[in-house]
Amino acid sequence: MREEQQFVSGLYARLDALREEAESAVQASLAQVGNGSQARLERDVMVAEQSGLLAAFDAGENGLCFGRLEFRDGRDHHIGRIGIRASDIERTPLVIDWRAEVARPFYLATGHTPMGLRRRRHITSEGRRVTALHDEILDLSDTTRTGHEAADADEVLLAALDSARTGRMHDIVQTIQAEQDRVIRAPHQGVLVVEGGPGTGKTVVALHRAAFLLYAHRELLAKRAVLVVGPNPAFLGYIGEVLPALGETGVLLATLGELFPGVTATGTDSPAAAEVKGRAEMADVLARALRDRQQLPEPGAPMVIEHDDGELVLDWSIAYEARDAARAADLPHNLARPTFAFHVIDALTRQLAERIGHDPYGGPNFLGPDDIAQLGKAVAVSPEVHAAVEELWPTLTPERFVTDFLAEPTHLSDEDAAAVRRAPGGDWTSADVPLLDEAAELLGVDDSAERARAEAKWQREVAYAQGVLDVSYASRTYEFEDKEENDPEGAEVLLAHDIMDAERMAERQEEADHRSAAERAAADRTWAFGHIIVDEAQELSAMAWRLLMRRSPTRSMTLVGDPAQTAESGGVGSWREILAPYVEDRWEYARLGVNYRTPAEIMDVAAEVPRAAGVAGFEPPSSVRSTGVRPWARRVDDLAVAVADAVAEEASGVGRLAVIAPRALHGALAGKLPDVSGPEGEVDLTRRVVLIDPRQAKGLEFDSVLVVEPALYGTSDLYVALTRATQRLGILSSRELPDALASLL
Ligand SMILES: Nc1ncnc2c1ncn2[C@@H]1O[C@H](COP(=O)(O)OP(=O)(O)OP(=O)(O)O)[C@@H](O)[C@H]1O
Repeated sequence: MREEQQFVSGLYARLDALREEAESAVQASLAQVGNGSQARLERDVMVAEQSGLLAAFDAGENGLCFGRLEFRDGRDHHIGRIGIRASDIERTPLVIDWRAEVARPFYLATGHTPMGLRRRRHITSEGRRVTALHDEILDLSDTTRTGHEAADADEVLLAALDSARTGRMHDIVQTIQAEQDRVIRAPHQGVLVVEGGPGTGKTVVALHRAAFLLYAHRELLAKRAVLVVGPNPAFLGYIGEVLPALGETGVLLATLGELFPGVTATGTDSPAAAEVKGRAEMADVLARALRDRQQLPEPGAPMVIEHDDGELVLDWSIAYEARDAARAADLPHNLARPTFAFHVIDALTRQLAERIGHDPYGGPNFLGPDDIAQLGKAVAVSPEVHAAVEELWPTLTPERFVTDFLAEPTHLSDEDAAAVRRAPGGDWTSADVPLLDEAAELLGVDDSAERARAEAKWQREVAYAQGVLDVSYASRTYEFEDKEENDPEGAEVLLAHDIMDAERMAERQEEADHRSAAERAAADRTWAFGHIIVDEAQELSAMAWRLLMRRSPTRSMTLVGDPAQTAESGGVGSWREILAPYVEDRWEYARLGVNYRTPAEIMDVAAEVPRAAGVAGFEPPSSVRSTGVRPWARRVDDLAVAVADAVAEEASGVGRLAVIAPRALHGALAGKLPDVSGPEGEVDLTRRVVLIDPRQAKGLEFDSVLVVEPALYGTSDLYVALTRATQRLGILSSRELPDALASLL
């Protein structure tokens, strides 16, 4: 213990020194007043480099070093949250990043396959103080004993699973299990589907995979960012601290409703509306609705346009030909509009020229090409002509178009149209966001001038950044050990050039724009992410998948979900169905089978629900632990009073409690519960007691859970609600209990 404490203290001293170095480097460079370009270059290099380091140093503050590997061949490595090197000339690695290949036996080695290990040690600490060691001997011929040999190999894991919850998800670097490690480090670059029952670690594993990918492909992903899509804002808040705790900040967390910049989805759809809006054929419906917006005057009822040089008659055939030409260009609606306008203007100009230059005696037209050009210019700038073009081929924004469509839904059956119909001015919903995105694709944005300007600016930035890199070449190093092919131990020092190319540097340099790639991605609908992780992927509709696939042209994605927990009526049935249109059958599948959250006593009860409902292919995960505490159920008359009593009883214990109840009951329940977070405003998961509905409970967990009036839930909602507890589960009902739960009474 003393030896490890000494080592860990030395490590923190080094961390402090590195942090101080980075901070004073930033301070010193910011204070530089030199205005020569050389000084500016150096300052910018310094600030850009050091800010990434500082985020990682902060991450290292808690549980910096949590493991040690002693190999049979004498190698001996400490494993940590980040890699750190000594200040000596060789820059000896002191602690190895958990993501480095050399750290892998920490997660995978077993007595059966020791991977060269003699001994594996888990180091537990509080702050900077080492509090416990657990050793496992993997080489049976090794007779040395330290006195820290663990009786149970899973002691550290079980302690982590048993600990009281804080309302925030924590990282699991110290206790990643072998089946999870294989998912986290899966070499597959394309679509990886991870399926597993409740509590199997799908979410936490996906987040660690993001951290791993950011490590393994740092250059690409720092530039293109990683997107994590989760089901609701409370869930994103719940998982939001995991990646920063791993030193990674280049990640955008968003719900689907947040993926159309400029639109905030605050409304909710009826299940029927969400289902219709999510169907794949909506893409076609919108395309047809848009064609309807490309109109013609009625035959025989032309538009008559007042013009200085005489009346212009825009009739059916002029518009028809112009529309044909514009559609033939095969461009999005707004980008095809100039073609339509050009053809209309051209035809009206010819009409005018024929009238003005007409020779009553049948000779050739009096007007020469210059006169006609003159006439054409006047027609082209006429506000009346523009108004007519706008009427026939309107410039549309996605918001305008979708609002109009929802006000008067076309190309849908009467029943479907009635489900989605909404008066203009209503709130946007999450199911509208994929429609808006589809509309944006169909409409296109005429941003050619904007793009040309941006490109010119970009070229200047890249040239500048190249200069910065030339100055910094070989003069600065990253302190981390990092993965390097020619160094299996990951002991190569990384040069500025290796981690930052001119383009990425330029991205960082955009003076007015100090945002990270993730921040810029959030504001850009057409951003192509380096990798996308989708949690609760089973909930997404076909239209939502279209949106996500547009954000991932490389199809580098990790999708996690559990079909048995599908709640949304728009959710797509099978992975094959979801993925076939985009990657055919080129995707990998992994399954997690152990439940780390819910004790066996609770899981046994919860599994009865899908089983009784005959959910096809249902296979419950097996719980890794049992607590000896059986779930209970009570039939009560006054629900609100019974809930308040049960909360008072439960809340005296440690940890956090959730009351999961149908929304309609929230008003009545909240009146009797003191200081509960939920019914109004944001759900604050760090409160002792939280009142939520089954949908909000998705993906979350609590020490203790009270499920209220389960008879009112659908199968998957009830299954989700029953699998949220890490310790205790109680059920309160004023009605007959669903059959699957009746035995609890
Ligand atoms: N290897 C591990 N070590 C420690 N804790 C773990 C491990 N794996 C999972 N857990 C814990 O188990 C709990 C469940 O994990 P997570 O929420 O990722 O599961 P899930 O599969 O997404 O569940 P659900 O589908 O029910 O939302 C979390 O508290 C997580 O930290």
